[in-house]
Amino acid sequence: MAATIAGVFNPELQNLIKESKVLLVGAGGIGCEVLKNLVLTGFSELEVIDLDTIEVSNLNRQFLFNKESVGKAKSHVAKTSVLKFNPNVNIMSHFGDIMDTKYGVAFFNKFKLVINALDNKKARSHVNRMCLSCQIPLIESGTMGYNGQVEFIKKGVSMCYECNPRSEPRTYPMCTIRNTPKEPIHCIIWAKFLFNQLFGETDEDVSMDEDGKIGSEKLSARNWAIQNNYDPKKLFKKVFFDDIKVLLNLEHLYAEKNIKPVLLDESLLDQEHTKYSDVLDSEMLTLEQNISMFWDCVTPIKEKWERSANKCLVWDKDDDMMMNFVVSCSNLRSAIFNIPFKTHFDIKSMAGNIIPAIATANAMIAGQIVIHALRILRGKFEKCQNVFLRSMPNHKGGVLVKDKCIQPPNPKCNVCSSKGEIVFVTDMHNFTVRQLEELVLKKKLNMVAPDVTMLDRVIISSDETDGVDMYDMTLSEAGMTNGCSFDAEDDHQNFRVKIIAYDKEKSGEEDLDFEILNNINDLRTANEQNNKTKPDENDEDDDDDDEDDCVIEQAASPAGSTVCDNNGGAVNYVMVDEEEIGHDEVTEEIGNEEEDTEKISNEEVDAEEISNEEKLAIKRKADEAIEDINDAKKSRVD
Ligand SMILES: Nc1ncnc2c1ncn2[C@@H]1O[C@H](COP(=O)(O)OP(=O)(O)OP(=O)(O)O)[C@@H](O)[C@H]1O
Ligand SMILES: [Zn+2]
Repeated sequence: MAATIAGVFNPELQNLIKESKVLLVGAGGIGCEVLKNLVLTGFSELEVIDLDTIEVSNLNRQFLFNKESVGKAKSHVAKTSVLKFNPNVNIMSHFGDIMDTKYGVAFFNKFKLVINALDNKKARSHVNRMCLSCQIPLIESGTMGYNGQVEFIKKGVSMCYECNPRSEPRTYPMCTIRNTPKEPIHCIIWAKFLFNQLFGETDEDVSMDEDGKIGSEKLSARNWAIQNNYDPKKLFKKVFFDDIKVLLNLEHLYAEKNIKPVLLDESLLDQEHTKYSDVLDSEMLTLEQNISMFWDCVTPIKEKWERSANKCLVWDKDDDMMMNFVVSCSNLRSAIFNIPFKTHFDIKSMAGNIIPAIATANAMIAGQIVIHALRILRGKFEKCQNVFLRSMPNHKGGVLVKDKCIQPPNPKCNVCSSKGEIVFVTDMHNFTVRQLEELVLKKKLNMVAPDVTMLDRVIISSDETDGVDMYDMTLSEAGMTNGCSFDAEDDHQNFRVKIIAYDKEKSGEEDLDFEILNNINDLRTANEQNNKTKPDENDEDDDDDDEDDCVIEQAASPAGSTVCDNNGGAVNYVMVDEEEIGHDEVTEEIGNEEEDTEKISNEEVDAEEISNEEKLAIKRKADEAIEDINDAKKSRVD
């Protein structure tokens, strides 16, 4: 362990590494790498928490787990694996949800540092609030394909996780993809998964056996297809009839859900070939046309697969047959689960946005996390600038860039500034107290157990024994009037905010419509601007404001959907759209010469001096660096 070897770190840091208690939240892709790095660095007082168990699809990049670990708690197995590197480390593993009230202030206060290796905004926001409340430094991280970032968060020193609005990430749990799809995207992800099972790198079959377990002795889908010579009609029967019958036997899956597969009509197994070549990509195929498309594409893909090196195809949206496979399979699955079909055009754009999760990106981000951790232990907060991992090398050939300086807290932030006041605009005669709790306080403001009081009157209570039940009332029935203010707080998160509510007429079809603003002037300004803009003066800037463009879709990986990445690493699918760009600070590339692993033992090294004659060149480089960071931030992961 590095910290036990004299001379690697100075003695003071050596001790800090050994003695500082660190909490790692999440033992998935990044978390496993971080835990391994922490232990190898010499950290000896660790706690790790994860709420999940290990899936087969995690094994390609979560190297602390193996086949025998499937079904076991991630945190416990991660602990057992790293103890093999160093049995003298004190690790406590928790199999639980970090948002659970048992992990309150007393729990967080034990730690010198918290590291987030999570995959969802809600848990990230929650840990952000806990760390702000306990004044504990937090390292926040994320990856998306080849991109990623590490952010340093400390109350009063840096931006917090919620200083800038983040787009809503959507996650797709594995069981949804496998058993209970509700949206076309679930079926599209599943179709890509099926492609990989049949033709991709994986020979792992993770579909369920009759007991609803991952079958190890069962014939894999790949082997089944080989034995049946990839006969399109037999494959069609197996995937869209026989497998669905197996699913239907698993009553418990559908007992409480308003969703159940319905078997297609058996007569479709023998239908005549239905012509689809004249259907435009923007037009919808019929069920029969989708079936014919499936039958037609399997054999050409199989022939390509046979010719391929190592018998491994990588799905490519620009390959017509591969695209037809995903179009037909996703629509056929949609038919079974009563989900609307999508056109070839739509499916291409959705499937093309599913990008792989890459082990090497996780490893690089985990390395940066530990370097930040060392800086934090030394109190060198000013050196913990946000770091971005780019998908393309920049002009210097580097893929890691960092902000020039720490981003200061946003004084308007509801979470970390003292302001703590927001404006909430809705149709108070229709919006209910339940919607206030679910959509505004929990979903939008990320509270876990909110309480609402207005003039000492309790409207919402997190304590059921209080007997407050106004959920079905509209806000106006609950006594709220235009311009009234009320307090919303979450004791557990030590987070409170004053909400000033304004009434507005129902604006459209959508009766759940509401807005959250920093102050009422924002609404006035927006309204004035809207009024000024004539419809036909719709300039490009207006289009850029469309929030939907900024949504990041992060998919739970379709089980076992492995393909090869360029680095030879195994990857899983994640879906990404464009992300909004944050601030525009000049950034620096992180090169070996700039990294401070050496500086850590040699203590301070001043920033580079810039000579006069270099100024012009530096300005040019700064411009290039701005471009770099803007590129990197475009792919920032929430
Ligand atoms: N509220 C939470 N409390 C504790 N752990 C959480 C919480 N929310 C998410 N996690 C954990 O954070 C980890 C994030 O890791 P990662 O992004 O690699 O996801 P994954 O589920 O392992 O992989 P994938 O989603 O790609 O299959 C997961 O192991 C997940 O269980
Ligand atoms: Zn903030």
